[in-house]
Order: sequence, then structure tokens, then C-alpha cells
Amino acid sequence: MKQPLIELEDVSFQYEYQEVLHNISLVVREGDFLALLGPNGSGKSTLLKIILGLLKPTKGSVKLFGEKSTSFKHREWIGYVSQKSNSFNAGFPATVKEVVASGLTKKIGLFKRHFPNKEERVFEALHAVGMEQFANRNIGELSGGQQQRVFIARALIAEPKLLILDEPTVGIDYENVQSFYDMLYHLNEELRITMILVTHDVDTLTDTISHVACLNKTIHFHGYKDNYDSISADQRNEWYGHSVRQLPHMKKENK
Ligand SMILES: Nc1ncnc2c1ncn2[C@@H]1O[C@H](COP(=O)(O)OP(=O)(O)OP(=O)(O)O)[C@@H](O)[C@H]1O
Repeated sequence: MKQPLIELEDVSFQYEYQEVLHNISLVVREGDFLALLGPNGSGKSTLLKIILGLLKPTKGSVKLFGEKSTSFKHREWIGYVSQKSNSFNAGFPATVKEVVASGLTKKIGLFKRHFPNKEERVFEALHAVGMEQFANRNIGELSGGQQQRVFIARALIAEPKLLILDEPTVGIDYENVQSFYDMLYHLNEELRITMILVTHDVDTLTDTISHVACLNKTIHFHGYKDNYDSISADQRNEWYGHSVRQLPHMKKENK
């Protein structure tokens, strides 16, 4: 059995008077490519904050890489690309290279380590997301999807074992979503990075995903993507709270 990287057991969370997460139990294992799916307001960001140690659950336990979250020391093993990271305007004075290199500063600050091969690592990270040819461009001049790739490279340079992407396809043109997923598949399959992709958009679920978790205050389903695909539309609508459709091109091909 693969190592569990995230283990949530009976986690609940309350903001003042409103309980927004109720008895969440979820295990994410090494190598998984999990889509955490839920409508707006279903508690996705709150759950991420709990996983990232920014919020403390009102109830339940959280383990990261087998250790209690409160004593977990290797936060750099978890890379996070937030929803708002790609909101640069064209005048923002930083090159793609500089943005990616800034992913190392935390580590340098923490351990006072010197990285002689910093330039090489920047290019490796950019290569992994297919963006090395943009290294000297201004970040503000890139499209939303290109910026998203750069921010993933910024997270990759710290060599995370687990990468959490919050709504990564939001700024990406419909035609480019598939190639974006192919890039994520490469990170998951070849670089062996465990992935959690958080999304409210059921249309973005592709076959590159191995597992699906449906969240709407509680976890209604967690399992293999194949099993999720065989669940009736009525059942999914009930979990999701409103109509869920699946585009024909995103449906599973014969494998
Ligand atoms: N700081 C806060 N104080 C009080 N309530 C909050 C706070 N942050 C979020 N909430 C409430 O908690 C619930 C879950 O919010 P959360 O942001 O986790 O959902 P989400 O699934 O990430 O939504 P979205 O897809 O819109 O980003 C919502 O009802 C929201 O209004």
C-alpha cells in the first residue's frame, strides 16, 4: 500500500457560528492525482487551509506524511499554487525567471543554504511546465494559462512531494485546458508528484485524474475516477446541489 501523505479523520470546522466542514475523513496517498470537487461555498478553501496548517480543525485529526499536522516540520514538501496567483497586470516588473527563482527564497532564508545551481533549477522547473522559452519575458505579459504554468514552476523549484493547485484552469482558454492537464499528468507520472487539484468545475475532470473527492460540507464520494464516472447524474446533482453536466469530449475514452 502506498504511503498516505494526507490523512484527515472526522475533521469538522466552524467559522464563528457556522459549521462549514462536517466529519471529513479523507486519505490521499503517494502518487494519487486527486480532484477535490465541490460547488462555490462547499468548503474547499477551508479544507485546504486546514491541510496547509493555516486553520485548526474544530474537531478531528490531520496527519501529513504520517505525522501529526501540528508537529509536521517539512512544509516545503507541500507546494501550493493559489487561485489568485495569476492576477499580475502587464506592468508588473518581474521576469518569469525571477518569479520562479522566488520559490527558493523561503528555503534559503530558513536554512541559509546557498544554491550554486539556481539558474539550472529555474530552467528545470520551467522545462517541466513547458515554459523555458519564456524565461526572460515579463510575467505580466503572459496569458492567464501561461502565468499559471509559471506559478506551478515556482512551486516545483522547491521540489515538493505533493502539489496542491487551487482552481488552476480558471484563467485558461478552453482549447488549452487539455494541454495543461497533459503537463500535470507529466508531473504526476514522470516526476512522481502527488497532486490535488481543487475545482468547482466538473467539466475539467479528465482521464489524467486518478481519484475524485466530492465535497459539499462533507465528503459525499471519494474513490477512483472510474467509479466516479459510473455514478448516475442524479446522484452527482444531489451531492453538488445543482445540475452537473459532463462534456462529451471530457468523457472517458475506451482504455
Ligand atoms: N473567514 C470566514 N469567516 C466566516 N465564514 C467564512 C469565512 N471564509 C469562508 N466562510 C464561509 O465558509 C463556507 C465555505 O467557504 P470556502 O471558501 O471554504 O468554500 P469554497 O468551496 O472554497 O468556495 P469557492 O469555490 O467559492 O472558493 C462559505 O459559506 C463561506 O461563506
